[in-house]
This record gives sequence, structure tokens and C-alpha cells, in this order.
Amino acid sequence: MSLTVDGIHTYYGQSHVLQGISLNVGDGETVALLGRNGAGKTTTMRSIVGLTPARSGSIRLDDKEISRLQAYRLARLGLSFVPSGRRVYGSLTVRQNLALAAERPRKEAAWSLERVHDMFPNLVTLAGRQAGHLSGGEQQMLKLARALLGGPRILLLDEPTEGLAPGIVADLGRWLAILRKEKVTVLITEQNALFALRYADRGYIIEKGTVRYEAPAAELRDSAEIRRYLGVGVDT
Ligand SMILES: Nc1ncnc2c1ncn2[C@@H]1O[C@H](COP(=O)(O)OP(=O)(O)OP(=O)(O)O)[C@@H](O)[C@H]1O
Repeated sequence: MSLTVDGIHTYYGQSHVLQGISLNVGDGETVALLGRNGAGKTTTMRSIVGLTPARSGSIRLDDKEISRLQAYRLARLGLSFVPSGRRVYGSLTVRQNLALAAERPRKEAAWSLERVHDMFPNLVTLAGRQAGHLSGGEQQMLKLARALLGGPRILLLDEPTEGLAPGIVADLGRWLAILRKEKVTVLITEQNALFALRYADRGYIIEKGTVRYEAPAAELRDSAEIRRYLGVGVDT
């Protein structure tokens, strides 16, 4: 499975936010989408998954044109969008949240509950807890678990570290390393550029709705120019 975004233009009303973004995510790759505040990272993801459709340009899953499909059909095709923030069914328990996600999986790519529990053993302990009462990190874990149970062909993770304590960010790094090893195809946006580049194969840096740089993650991480541009200091 590969995702190809080719020259998409997306608007909010009159505001021309994405001005010809092109990128691709190859089968089994982890790709980081970076840029300053307001550059258009979230909008790019929302365009890919059909929540804020692009007005022109092409988006293809393998050779299939998907840019005109509605969000629910894209979700059925295996585009799994994990938005930032606390988006779980707060009044349901962890167990119920997982059961709902496992109800109608895309069979060929679905993870079993057992495999998900191997990756996130804490979810076993937390099974009876109400999801709305979990910490930010625990909710992030639950969102990822739900996405995997659904059988994603590509996981789109929007700012997964947002609002997480440093210790939890380290956990998230471990999960991203596992996804990469398991060859799950991932597109990730991050304010924390160095974090994302540590777990990505390649990265794109966008500015004002266009791609400004594209390079292997290690190259972006080591470039003084890129660090200056992104306003990041030394790697920790
Ligand atoms: N619902 C909306 N209506 C109008 N303008 C919007 C809307 N959402 C985002 N924008 C504008 O579109 C531009 C791109 O926003 P976007 O959220 O994609 O950026 P981002 O790179 O994800 O940045 P951030 O990390 O700050 O979310 C910004 O100028 C933003 O103000």
C-alpha cells in the first residue's frame, strides 16, 4: 500500500491553506510531516482522510484515486486518522472502547486484541476504567489501540505528543518504534520535530501550504539549517 498526494489545494472558505502539497508514503514507511504553527500539517491530514476535502489535485491509494471519496468510505478503505487531543468514548470503559473498535475490522490488516494487549499491557489493567478518567497518555494509548484493532492500511497520527508529560512521550516513542518494526505505514505530524524524526524514515517540512524540504529523517535531524528553521535546539 502506498499513499500519493499530488498537488492538492485546500481552502477554508476563501482562505487558500494548502497550495499544492505533494508527498508520498511508501508501504511500511514512517513519514513525518513537520512545519511551524499554522503551516498546514493538520489540514493536510484532514484533506487526505476527507474531513476537509481538497478542491483540486490528486490523492491516490496505490493506483486508486481517492480524493473525491467521503470520509467514511476512506475510513473503510483503511485510512485511520488519530486526531490529537482526548478523543475516546469517555463514558465507556476501556474494554468497551476496544470492543467497539474491534467490531468491524478490515480483516486483512486488523490486529487481534491479544496482539494489542502485548503492545500496551497497561490496557489490560485499565480494562474496567472509564475512558474519560484516563490520563492524557493512557488515552493516547487507547486511541492507538483502537486504530490498530480496526485494521489500518495507513495510520495518520496528528500531533500525538501534544499535552503529554515527558515520561509518556518516551512511551509513545517506544510504540512508534514497534509500529515501524512491524511495518505499519504511518504518517505523523509533530510540533516536536526531533521526536518525530527519531522514529521516521523520511520527513517533509511544509511552509505556508507548500513543501519546502523533503529528505531522509536522519538528514533533516542533522541539518543545522533545518534545526534553525524549525526552531529546535540540540537533540535530547
Ligand atoms: N477550521 C478552520 N477555519 C479556518 N481556518 C483554519 C481552520 N483550521 C485551520 N485554519 C487555518 O489554516 C492554516 C493551517 O492550519 P493547520 O491547523 O493545518 O496548521 P498546522 O500546521 O497543523 O499547525 P498547528 O500545529 O498550529 O495546528 C492556519 O492558518 C489556520 O489558522
